[in-house]
Amino acid sequence: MRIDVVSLFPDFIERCAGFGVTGRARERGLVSLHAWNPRDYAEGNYRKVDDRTFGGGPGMVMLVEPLRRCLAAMRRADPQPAHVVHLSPQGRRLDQRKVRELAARPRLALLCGRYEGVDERLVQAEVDEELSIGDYVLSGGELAAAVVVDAVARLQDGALNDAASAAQDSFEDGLLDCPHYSHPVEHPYGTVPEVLRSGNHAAIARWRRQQALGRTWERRPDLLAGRDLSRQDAALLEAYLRGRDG
Ligand SMILES: Nc1nonc1C(=O)NC1CCNCC1
Repeated sequence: MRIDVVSLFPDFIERCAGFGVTGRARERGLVSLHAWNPRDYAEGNYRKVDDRTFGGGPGMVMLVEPLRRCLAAMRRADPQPAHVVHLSPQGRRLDQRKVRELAARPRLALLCGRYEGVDERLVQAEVDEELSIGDYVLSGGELAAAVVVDAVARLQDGALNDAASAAQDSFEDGLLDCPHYSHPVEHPYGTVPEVLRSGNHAAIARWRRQQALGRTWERRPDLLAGRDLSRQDAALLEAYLRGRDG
């Protein structure tokens, strides 16, 4: 998978994507990352990439022409068409379903805005979709792009040492993850649940599913809204809630 990132701070993503699973995915050739700086395509001595917004008001807007030239150079660099994503609070909220969809694409181009944002004409002419990582305002789209790079890189075949791990991640089946424990069994903070030490894999799977259902019900009921639980899941959740409420 190729990922191009258009950003006024190209080394930002380069650094963020150099650690852990994402760094390993790049070392293994599963993901290639290419940064493009619109300032390299701006004119004049000051290589101007932003200007005041028409209609008045605070803040600056990223100019359409340096971005157009930058995206044209990015497209010329590889014959594989790029799916262009603009990271913006005006975008659809990123979720694991969307991450899986993006991870299946051969090439992504992530457009990172700064200032008040990008000239709308560039968005309309060049952007395939806008995505938001949450309802808050960042200083730039780079952190959002780094989130996308991390989330899609770890889904590339071979990125995780244990391929099954991605399948058990939070949200992989629309639920929150179950709790996890390791050594020591006994600790002043508590004891590892006995079922996890039982060696009974069916019981362990049942317990983990029940914990995922219960935690989702308690913390993110929106993920269960409108979802038809199987008879088994409904029974597990009911038992979880009974046990919680005594
Ligand atoms: N939330 C966000 N999810 O994606 N991008 C987000 C964001 O806040 N972008 C900034 C918005 C203000 N202009 C600079 C970029």
